[in-house]
Amino acid sequence: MRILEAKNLTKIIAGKTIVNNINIEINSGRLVALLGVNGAGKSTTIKMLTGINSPTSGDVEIDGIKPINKSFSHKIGVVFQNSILDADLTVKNNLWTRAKMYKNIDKNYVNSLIEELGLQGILNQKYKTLSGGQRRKVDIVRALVHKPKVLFLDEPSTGLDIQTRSKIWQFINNLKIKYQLTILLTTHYLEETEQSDYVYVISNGKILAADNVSNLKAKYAENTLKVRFKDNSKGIQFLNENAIAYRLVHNKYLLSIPDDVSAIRIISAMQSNVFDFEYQHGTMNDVFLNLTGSRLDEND
Ligand SMILES: Nc1ncnc2c1ncn2[C@@H]1O[C@H](COP(=O)(O)OP(=O)(O)OP(=O)(O)O)[C@@H](O)[C@H]1O
Repeated sequence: MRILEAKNLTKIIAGKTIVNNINIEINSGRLVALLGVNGAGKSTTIKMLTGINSPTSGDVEIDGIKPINKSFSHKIGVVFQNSILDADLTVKNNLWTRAKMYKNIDKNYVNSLIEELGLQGILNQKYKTLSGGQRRKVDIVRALVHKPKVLFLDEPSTGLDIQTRSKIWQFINNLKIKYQLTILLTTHYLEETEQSDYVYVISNGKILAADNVSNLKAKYAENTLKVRFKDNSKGIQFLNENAIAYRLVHNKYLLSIPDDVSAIRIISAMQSNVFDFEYQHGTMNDVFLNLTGSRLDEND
């Protein structure tokens, strides 16, 4: 079931087109990543999808409701890049102050979120005394107290160390599964997109591609087989006879291979002449490089 639909969203600020006619469609229960470098337009897109800023043109609907509708805010939870919690309040007070803003809060559900994210031990600690990872978890619980249908996370793991990042990611995945939550997050981390159900690649305010990770890799990244031959002339003869394209990189023959089965077939056929080989699947970095002309891992 379609839970989020954004049509022809454009944002122009001071004559500059920040987001350029993008379309986003998300089915219920999916974890979707908006992938792009800093300045690509991710935050601006999230602000339009959550009704914080209105688009210059285009439409947003979540669960059939538009941002101008009063009940729209009940449908969404948002975690911003910079937390909006009160630094001097305890975790408990921050969470329950937020919860009291809504009618019919399910206290058991809020308590189970607190438990699932392991916040029991820090409930009486002031928000400003928490570590980066703990803060992010509290931000996430705060965004979920009213049982929204869609959770928006703007760069949820930026600035966290790699272990904390992977823990936050684990919580996000658990939330998705346990509450059938739909999650849209922005990121410039490749490992996060690898775990998403669907990825929108954004650059200069435009969506350049949208698909699941395996389809993106199949379309925009090549699997490579690097081979060193015992006898180069024999090797080249084999490649030419079998119409296998190659290029020579640092004494290795680099072949572009459609899939694992073809790699095994080629290596088996050339066996006696293979000195050594290395097979590599295409990565999301290759996808990004192919689509945008720049590498994502250079952006950190
Ligand atoms: N209010 C504004 N006025 C002028 N320019 C803006 C405004 N908001 C955003 N921009 C510009 O629009 C571009 C996209 O910004 P945006 O914050 O959406 O990117 P982003 O992909 O979220 O990157 P980051 O993760 O660094 O925030 C940037 O070049 C930014 O400087």
